[in-house]
Amino acid sequence: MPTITALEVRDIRFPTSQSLDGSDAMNPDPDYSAAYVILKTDHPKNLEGHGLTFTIGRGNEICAAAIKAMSHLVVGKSLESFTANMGEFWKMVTGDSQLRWLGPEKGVIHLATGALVNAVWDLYAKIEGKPLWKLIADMSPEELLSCVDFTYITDAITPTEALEILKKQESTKKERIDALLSNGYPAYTTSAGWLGYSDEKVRRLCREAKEEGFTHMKMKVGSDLQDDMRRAALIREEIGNDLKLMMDANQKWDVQEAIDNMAQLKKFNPYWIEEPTSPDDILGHAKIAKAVAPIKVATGEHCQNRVIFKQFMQAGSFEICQIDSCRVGGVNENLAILLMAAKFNIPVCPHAGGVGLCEYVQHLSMIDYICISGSMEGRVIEYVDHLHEHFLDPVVIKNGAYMPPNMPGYSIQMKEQSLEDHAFPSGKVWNTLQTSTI
Ligand SMILES: C[C@H](O)[C@@H](O)[C@@H](O)[C@H](O)C(=O)O
Ligand SMILES: [Mg+2]
Repeated sequence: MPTITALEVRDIRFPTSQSLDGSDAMNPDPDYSAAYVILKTDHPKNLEGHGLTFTIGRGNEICAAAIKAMSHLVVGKSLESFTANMGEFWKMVTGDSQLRWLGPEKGVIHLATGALVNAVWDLYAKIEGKPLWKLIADMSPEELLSCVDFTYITDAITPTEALEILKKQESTKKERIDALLSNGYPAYTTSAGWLGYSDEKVRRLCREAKEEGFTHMKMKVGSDLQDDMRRAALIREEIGNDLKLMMDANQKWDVQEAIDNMAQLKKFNPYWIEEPTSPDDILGHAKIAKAVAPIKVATGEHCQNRVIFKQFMQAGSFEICQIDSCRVGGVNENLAILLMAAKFNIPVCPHAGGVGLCEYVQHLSMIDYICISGSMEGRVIEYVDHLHEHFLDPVVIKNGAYMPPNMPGYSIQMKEQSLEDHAFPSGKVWNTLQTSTI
């Protein structure tokens, strides 16, 4: 196995605020961005590990600097010293005696951890010649268990309980891999529902999504209640009553406001309300969940680590767990969250509204299905139809389902030309934009 010889960081930004792709009530003008890391190696084929963490523009340079500050944790070390015990590797990365003060395990430093940890997994999967989902699916229950750091979660799940969950799925893994290869993993689309889109565009995208076979769709709420009601009515007009409609408030409301607004919006039969309030308000979410039932509460894209996820589960604060591939510390921490969700019997529907997030999270849901929960019931992966053309191994959606990737790695490597053109602020795309606005 190779040694990591250098770590390169790029600040990559896409001017999506121009078309309002990705816009919501809290984030009206996102520029989908990536703090992007490349791990160079001495491998004879020059194999590299790629990883990114997602931001929405300004501040991406801070994430990039945080990744750079972690260089000493991986540069000069052999990949084998990590893969021998991935749980220990993760503990080492999050446990740096000085960097830890910046978190611990939250905020910018944890976003950086997500990028770095995922880059190591990407390299590992490339060396093994497998897509990440298959690398992990091929692990024995004991091997998978050893990737997880159980620090702070043993009051919710012990390693022995986790091993039992994994062993229960072991003998039937092959059946589920075959099912995935034939039918894929169901997706829902958010692309039709961005807040900044015109009514005509929303109507057209709703029709297209229905034709493409999607059975679930998500719209943004949380701006102005009357406007939310108007848009919900027009979306229902287009998609009918059979399709499931999810709503996402992106943290806009106070607790009582969320309860009151959902009492109005319930006439459009929403399947879930996502991020109704602050992502840190575990008890507030529990109160909302009780009040809005049977509408489900979903959250997770801004949950900072496994400890917060644990408390959401313990307090009955959500019915849908939305893991994010790089908000928490990458693959290892997501395995911990998936195991807890399986124990608490909570379906995981990953967050993917960003650049590269669809490419990433498909692997995590597939691992969940094959090795952990063993079920797709009540589970859908988010899909947004933006920026896939920049990736070497872009997602493939067929009949509203993600088809399992087959290229070695974590599907997150961007094309060299895309990295060059979208480098901020010197890349061609940003130069052209600046010239055109002067
Ligand atoms: C700013 C972003 O596009 C968010 O709106 C997006 O991640 C969203 O919350 C989602 O659930 O996809
Ligand atoms: Mg959301």
